[in-house]
Amino acid sequence: MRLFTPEAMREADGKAVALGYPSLLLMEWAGMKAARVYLDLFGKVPAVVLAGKGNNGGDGFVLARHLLLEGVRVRVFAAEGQEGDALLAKRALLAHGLEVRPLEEASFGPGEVLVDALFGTGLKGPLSGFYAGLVEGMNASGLPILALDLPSGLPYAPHVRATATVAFAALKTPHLLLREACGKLYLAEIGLPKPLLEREDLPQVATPEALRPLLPKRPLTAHKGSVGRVGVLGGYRGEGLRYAGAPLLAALGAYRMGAGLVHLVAPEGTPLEPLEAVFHPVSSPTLPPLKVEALAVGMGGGPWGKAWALEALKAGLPTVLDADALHPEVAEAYRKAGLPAVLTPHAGEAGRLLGVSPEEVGKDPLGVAQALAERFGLTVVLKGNPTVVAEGKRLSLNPTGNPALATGGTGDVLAGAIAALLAAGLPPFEAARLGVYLHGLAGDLLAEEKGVGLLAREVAEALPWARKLLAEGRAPWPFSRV
Ligand SMILES: NC(=O)C1=CN([C@@H]2O[C@H](COP(=O)(O)OP(=O)(O)OC[C@H]3O[C@@H](n4cnc5c(N)ncnc54)[C@H](OP(=O)(O)O)[C@@H]3O)[C@@H](O)[C@H]2O)[C@@H](O)CC1
Ligand SMILES: Nc1ncnc2c1ncn2[C@@H]1O[C@H](COP(=O)(O)OP(=O)(O)O)[C@@H](O)[C@H]1O
Ligand SMILES: [K+]
Repeated sequence: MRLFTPEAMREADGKAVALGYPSLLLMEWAGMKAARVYLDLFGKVPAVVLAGKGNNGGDGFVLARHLLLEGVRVRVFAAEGQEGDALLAKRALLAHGLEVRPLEEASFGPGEVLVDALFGTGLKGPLSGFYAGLVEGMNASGLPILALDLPSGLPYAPHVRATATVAFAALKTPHLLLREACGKLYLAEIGLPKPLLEREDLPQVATPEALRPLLPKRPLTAHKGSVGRVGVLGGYRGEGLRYAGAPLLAALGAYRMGAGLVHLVAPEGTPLEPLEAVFHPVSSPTLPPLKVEALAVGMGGGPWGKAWALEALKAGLPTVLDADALHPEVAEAYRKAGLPAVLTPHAGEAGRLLGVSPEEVGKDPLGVAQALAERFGLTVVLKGNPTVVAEGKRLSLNPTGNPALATGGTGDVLAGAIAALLAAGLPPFEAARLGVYLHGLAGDLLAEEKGVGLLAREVAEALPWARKLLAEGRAPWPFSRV
């Protein structure tokens, strides 16, 4: 599945029309599907539809007509000046005898639901004046808001903070990058011819359907030496063992993702955990001979981080570089060596690699992930919400994961999990996408059961559960399709 920009969406729309597909049909389906979502969420609670003068407003008129037909009390306030399909949709609504009042007279109160049909993909620049005030009033009302296509005002401020959003035809960039404003996300199929949605040049959204075939097979004759062995190199023996747990969590992540054997190379004195690992205590960051197919390096490495990574380079194996191994010199050395490496920075580490602030990274995660991938010629996992995976020109956004994962050590678990998939033979981009997806899904399954307060080790322990659901075709979609 591809992630559309508003421009790409308009192009698809235009191509459908050029093929002879009536655009009014798209609008009719959009409004009708949104009305269905409204009825599912709010039943017969009275609706106040706020419609702009463009096609987003047109969708609002269609929704109003369908709600009316279902016996819902509807009040409609609309901007002046509709043309084309939006005007036809307004006339169809008026034919049902409903009054459409000027937007300036908009009023709403307790016991009503707001439908935001003000602006969609046609918004140019931030809202100001009357519209900024209207959007702020809608948010301040505390009433539930159903946004059509996009919460109005996105990607700028102010914008509507929706209870739920129905995206039409495809997900657009703000749906994933500014997800908080969207509330519960629905994706409505509106009849756009399928080939128009297949755009290889756009970023991918990682879906269960696309990831399931990547799951490494486990034949009956499998043994612990045949399904992928991982070496974990991390920790630091300086002023005590401050992050001694980090490499242990990576080892746990690797085992829980299905590694056959995990070798743990860590400073002397590191606790012997998990019991299942093969231990190699060292007095300095060195690489003992290991029979493994992939490495995870840098977790808890502190000042040893760089040395760990440069030692690991000697093995010539697919490698996950995490945490304290993430330095420009290290990434450059891996690029030169032509090794398949996966960098797993969070915003702070990505900023360090590129020489920009974490705030800059947060403003453009897609651009930063791509810039890192191009600069170092490696695979990049830029962690956050959403996590972005980049390699060359390829970009993939991960839809799983939630704020309950914002707790120490979950990134270490992820590094080990990706290394296990590399060791099982997946190429770096695929290992990264699948690892990130399952790690996020594990967090989602746990958050649904327990809420906030997860431990990183529990996320590791939920990886087999996530993997099983995906393998059986039962992984839930992170948003509903209508
Ligand atoms: N994709 C699809 O397949 C389908 C898409 N559909 C729907 O169409 C929607 C896109 O419709 P759209 O192109 O008419 O634009 P829309 O979002 O209604 O807004 C345009 C209006 O906003 C105005 N305006 C702009 N910026 C402004 C600002 N800062 N402050 C104030 N005003 C501003 C602008 O005014 P202008 O600049 O032209 O004077 C214009 O009047 C899309 O999101 C989806 O809901 C469906 O119907 C089915 C098929
Ligand atoms: N708000 C959030 N939404 C989704 N995922 C999150 C969120 N916060 C953190 N995560 C995930 O949790 C992990 C945290 O990694 P990281 O910051 O490296 O932690 P640590 O260094 O403690 O292991 C990443 O996989 C990240 O994507
Ligand atoms: K809208």
